[in-house]
Amino acid sequence: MASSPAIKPRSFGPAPSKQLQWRHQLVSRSSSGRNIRGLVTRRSSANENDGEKIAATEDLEARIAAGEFSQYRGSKREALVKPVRKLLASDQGGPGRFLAYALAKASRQWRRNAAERMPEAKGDVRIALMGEDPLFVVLYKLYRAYGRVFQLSFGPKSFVVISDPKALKHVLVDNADNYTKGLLGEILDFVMGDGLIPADGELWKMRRRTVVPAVHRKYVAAMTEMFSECALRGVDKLDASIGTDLPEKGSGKSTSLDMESFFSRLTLDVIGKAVFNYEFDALSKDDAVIDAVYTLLREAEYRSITLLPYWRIPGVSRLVPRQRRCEEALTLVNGTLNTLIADCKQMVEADDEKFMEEYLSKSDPSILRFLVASGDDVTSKVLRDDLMTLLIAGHETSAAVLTWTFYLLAQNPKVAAKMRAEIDAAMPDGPSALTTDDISNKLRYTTRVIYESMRLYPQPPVLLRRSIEEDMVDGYKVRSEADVFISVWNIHRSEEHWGKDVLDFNPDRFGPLEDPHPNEVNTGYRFVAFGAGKRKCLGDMFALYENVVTLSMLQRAFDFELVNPDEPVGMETGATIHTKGGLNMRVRRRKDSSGGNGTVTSDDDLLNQMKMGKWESVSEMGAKASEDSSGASATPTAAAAPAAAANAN
Ligand code: HEM
Repeated sequence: MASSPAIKPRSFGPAPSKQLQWRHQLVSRSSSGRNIRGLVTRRSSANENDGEKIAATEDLEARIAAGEFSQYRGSKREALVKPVRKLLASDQGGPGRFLAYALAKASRQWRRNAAERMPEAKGDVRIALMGEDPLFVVLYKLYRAYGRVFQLSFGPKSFVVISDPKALKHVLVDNADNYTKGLLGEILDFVMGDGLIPADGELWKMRRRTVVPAVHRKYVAAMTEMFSECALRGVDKLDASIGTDLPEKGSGKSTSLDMESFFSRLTLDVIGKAVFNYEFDALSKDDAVIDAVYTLLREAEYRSITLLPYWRIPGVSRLVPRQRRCEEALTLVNGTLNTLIADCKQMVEADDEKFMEEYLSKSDPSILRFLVASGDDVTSKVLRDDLMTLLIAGHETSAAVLTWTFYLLAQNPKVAAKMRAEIDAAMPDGPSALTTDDISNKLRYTTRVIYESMRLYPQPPVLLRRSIEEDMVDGYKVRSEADVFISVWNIHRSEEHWGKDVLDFNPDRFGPLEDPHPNEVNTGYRFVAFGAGKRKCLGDMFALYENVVTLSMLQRAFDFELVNPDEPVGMETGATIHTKGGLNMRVRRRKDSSGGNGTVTSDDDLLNQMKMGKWESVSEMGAKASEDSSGASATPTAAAAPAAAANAN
């Protein structure tokens, strides 16, 4: 039998840090240990004589507020010419008056030009970019110094970095026609070709019109059944890896494994079925096609962070082993897709089902079947490009969301307990199939957990665009063909937009549970986990339901805790945020199998009881919460973030 690679225990270095450590790490430390233009300041505490020094981020705030990091935004030329102009102006009735007038006019223009020049990040930027921190963390530090729109220059390259909801809306919605995917298209060209994510212009319009109808309401409902099946298979895998040799379930036996790798395989199984009805079965085995898919995913990420695109040099793919492997992987995956398309075409022709608007084949509800049955050109390369795009877009993103959600829950037992109570009530007899109605009605807090996780760890953390013509963004001039980084990470972690507790993991911040879930419009573009405007994610509901179902099933069956809770887990980036060495978690079967009514009493009571050793684990705590609250309101306490509610429109 094939080995089970996803659940092989492995050793892990880094493990997650506490929230405060994150705050400290993100705000106050540069990767290379060097200061980024004063981002790290050292201040002596009262007892400096004792050698105690603390990193004082408050000093930095004060220095930023004082404008220390902003470029001079007036016109230097104007300042130089001003005394001459004054002198000339005193020439009553003479030619000096005319010259003074001309200089005044020119000065106005220089002032205007200077005001439109955006702040520019200079100094140690290059060192910071080459350091250990992933790009989006460097951009966060620079944002704290240079503000919501700035230019990042190194060598001949320069980028505009946007970290502001209004500026984001301008680029993604109001003036979206002026922006292409730019760099992204260049990076992903080798694997996605003209697929929906990198495509632009008329081709994109045509493909979006073709593909969007495939992800209709009935399709998502049918997929939700499949999510349950895949998640149950995941539960079985974990259960088997824990072992059955102990007399009772929950008697303390556990397994430790890399949950990041587990989620990557589980979501590959899901997306294979959803997009082209293909059984990867990645949870149980490794095979050549799976390896090839991973080779391509890693190559896409590698290319997105490699500054010198050497693979564009003709002949390189034959000389560099990495590129040769990539070519071979591409040939294998494309061949597999071509076979799937051809098989699907045959089945559609043999099928006498009539195609209607919300067409759904019972035997094969995949997107491919929909597209072929709706008459899409099966010989076209764009169909294959789109399938590849959907495979990549829908796989890594969901895997990353699940990984970081489990990481955050492990650090926030109060939130985990509240969520557990709700999940237990929705599935009183243990993990069982969930429907879209269950998610909408019974798992609203769990859904908010996913949203809050996507706020803190947006996938991808940065969106890329390139301007076609010159534009004005937030009062600054953006030249034509400028590469623009829109940092969702910065917007989602901005104190200005989310309040002082911005780094806390608090699913209640989005307001009462019966309110609509957050989206770009009702948060004033502060929450843009699925993008915004015409290029917004078309798999948003699919992804949300997939994540809620998987999270609920696994949490219903097991307890998860970090193996090394005191070590930082570290982050790496490509298209999505990865941990540095995996998310190593210890997994135990839950002791309790009975459900509750989905409510909790006081978070603090439960936590105190846990601290006092009354409850051994989050699941016990959640079960207690359910018991205690029978008859109480079914809505967990909603301590909504005032900023969120106030800005909702
Ligand atoms: C939690 C999971 C997911 C997240 C966080 C996510 C996020 C995003 C974001 C932020 C964008 C906009 C990119 C931009 O503006 O540059 C996007 C686009 C896209 N997503 Fe998703 N996505 C997820 C899952 C999925 C799934 C499951 C599918 C397919 C089944 C999918 C298909 C796409 C496609 C095709 C686009 C390009 C749309 C276009 O340009 O017209 N995504 N996604």
